[in-house]
Amino acid sequence: MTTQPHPSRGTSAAAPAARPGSDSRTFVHDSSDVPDHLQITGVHKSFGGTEVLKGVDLDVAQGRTTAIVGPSGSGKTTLLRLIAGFSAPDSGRIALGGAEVAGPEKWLPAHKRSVGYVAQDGALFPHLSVGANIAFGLPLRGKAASLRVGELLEMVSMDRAYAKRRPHQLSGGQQQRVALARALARQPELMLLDEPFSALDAGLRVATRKAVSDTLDQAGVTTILVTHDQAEALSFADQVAVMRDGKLAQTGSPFVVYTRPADRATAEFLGDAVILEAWMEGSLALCSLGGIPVRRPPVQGKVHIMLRPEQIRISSGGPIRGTVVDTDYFGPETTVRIKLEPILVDAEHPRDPHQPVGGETINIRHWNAMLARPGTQLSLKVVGEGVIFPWDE
Ligand SMILES: Nc1ncnc2c1ncn2[C@@H]1O[C@H](COP(=O)(O)OP(=O)(O)OP(=O)(O)O)[C@@H](O)[C@H]1O
Repeated sequence: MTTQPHPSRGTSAAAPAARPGSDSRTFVHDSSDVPDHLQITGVHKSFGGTEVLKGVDLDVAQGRTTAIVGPSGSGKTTLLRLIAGFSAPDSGRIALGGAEVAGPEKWLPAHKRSVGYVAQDGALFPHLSVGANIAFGLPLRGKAASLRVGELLEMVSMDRAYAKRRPHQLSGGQQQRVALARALARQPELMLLDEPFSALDAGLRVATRKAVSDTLDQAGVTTILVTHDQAEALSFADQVAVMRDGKLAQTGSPFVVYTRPADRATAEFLGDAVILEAWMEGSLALCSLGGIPVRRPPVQGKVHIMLRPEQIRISSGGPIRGTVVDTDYFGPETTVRIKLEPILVDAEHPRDPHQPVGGETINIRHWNAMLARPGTQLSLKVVGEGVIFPWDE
């Protein structure tokens, strides 16, 4: 069994059709018309009696990008290594392009799968030039190899002249791009990226991510990115799979997992969330922010409602009142902490004793720090729908 991660030596494969326009990454995306490239069914994996993967199911469509995101230790890298073929699942199945590569009676090691792997640190060979790193494992030699190396460098937005340098003469972002070029050299059908941007500083990280994303887009390679950075997952992928405690808590488009998280932990992991006590009646949730519409509420009565901070706007004449407690200034935006007024009691309709009283303090964001000095009375309005979670979740 292969134990060290290294790029696949799989045979060349015809590049799949280019993926649709990049706006598909931002908005709700329907992959039902695209065949699955990777299918993972009921995968379990334990180390020394500790179950790390507890039954993972995941389908990845041909030519699309999936981000597996989750807290440290949730099992993301373990899953990626099973897909790569660096280790075998205890049970369950993994199929690539419809052919089983891991199952009860079958297991193909990494070098027999058409899979590229880019590790966190790029893992370039330090004693080889950039060109030799990229050409490593290429079936080409001499001029043909250097031409191909040049093409691959250009593919990752680097000048051909970099081929002569050693890895230590490159920036972290350039090293990651070379690692990607090396992985792309074998024309893998599936590219696995294990936190490849995490060692880069903020500016370089965004630029490198964009370059890598564009390169993979153009090559039409099915891609899986492992990250613990939820913003990276939401911006990079067509599909986000949220891993928690060895299971996928939710899988969907970035828009769906962010705006309609399946549970409270997923909501809080994927971004800032305003979570309030609420009383669900029909399709309206009554809370300190008024009556918030909820689509297809699964329960009635006492619940928690979740809104994203950007859904709550400061608006003169808005129906909700609150008082600024304090603020945190971040430059382009300010976090404003606001104490809401308690829920108004309708004198004619006595309230249910379980109904919440409201009056919580929430955090919202605003661009104008001057507007929100402590003690200022504000009017607020809510846009869009809320998501509810059972009271005891
Ligand atoms: N080879 C191994 N032997 C024993 N335990 C392991 C092995 N590989 C992973 N684990 C354990 O499995 C759990 C999940 O690890 P994994 O690296 O998959 O998590 P992760 O979600 O990728 O975390 P991180 O974001 O910190 O990289 C951890 O508790 C880890 O210690």
